[in-house]
Amino acid sequence: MSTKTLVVGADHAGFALKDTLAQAARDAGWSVIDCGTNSAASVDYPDIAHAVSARIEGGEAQLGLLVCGSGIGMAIAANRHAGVRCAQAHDATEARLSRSHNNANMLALGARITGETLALDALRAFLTTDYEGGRHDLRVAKLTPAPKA
Ligand SMILES: O=C(CO)[C@H](O)[C@H](O)[C@H](O)COP(=O)(O)O
Repeated sequence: MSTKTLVVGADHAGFALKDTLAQAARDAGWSVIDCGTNSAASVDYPDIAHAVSARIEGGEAQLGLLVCGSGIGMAIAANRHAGVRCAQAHDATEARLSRSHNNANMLALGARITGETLALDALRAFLTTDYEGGRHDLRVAKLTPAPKA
């Protein structure tokens, strides 16, 4: 099996959890591209979300992970990208369903909301769950940018 690549990114509120999750992904055999940030120095989460999303759209990585304080802003920013389906999740069930039903290619977590154990479970579910296709295909195909009014 070819090595699969996960691209990760976080703002200052999420970088510590991002680093923990990135190492768990490496331990599970994933190659990891880290778009930072890597310190508590304040940064703007959209910058990170756009950098991570560009690597998904560019085909450099199959899946992405974003971590900020709540996960909300990262998900909003990432979903501005046509090639990204970013799911904000709080546990393994949400992460698993985002892959199986929504074919999500990016996971957003909130370091100030979700503890490390739940975050690790969510990432592992995200990385190990395949998209089901079937009845979901038509729905996922409709997840395109809405036409301008
Ligand atoms: O997604 C966010 C905001 O929608 C994140 O929670 C950011 O990490 C948060 O806004 C950062 O807040 P701070 O007070 O500047 O640390």
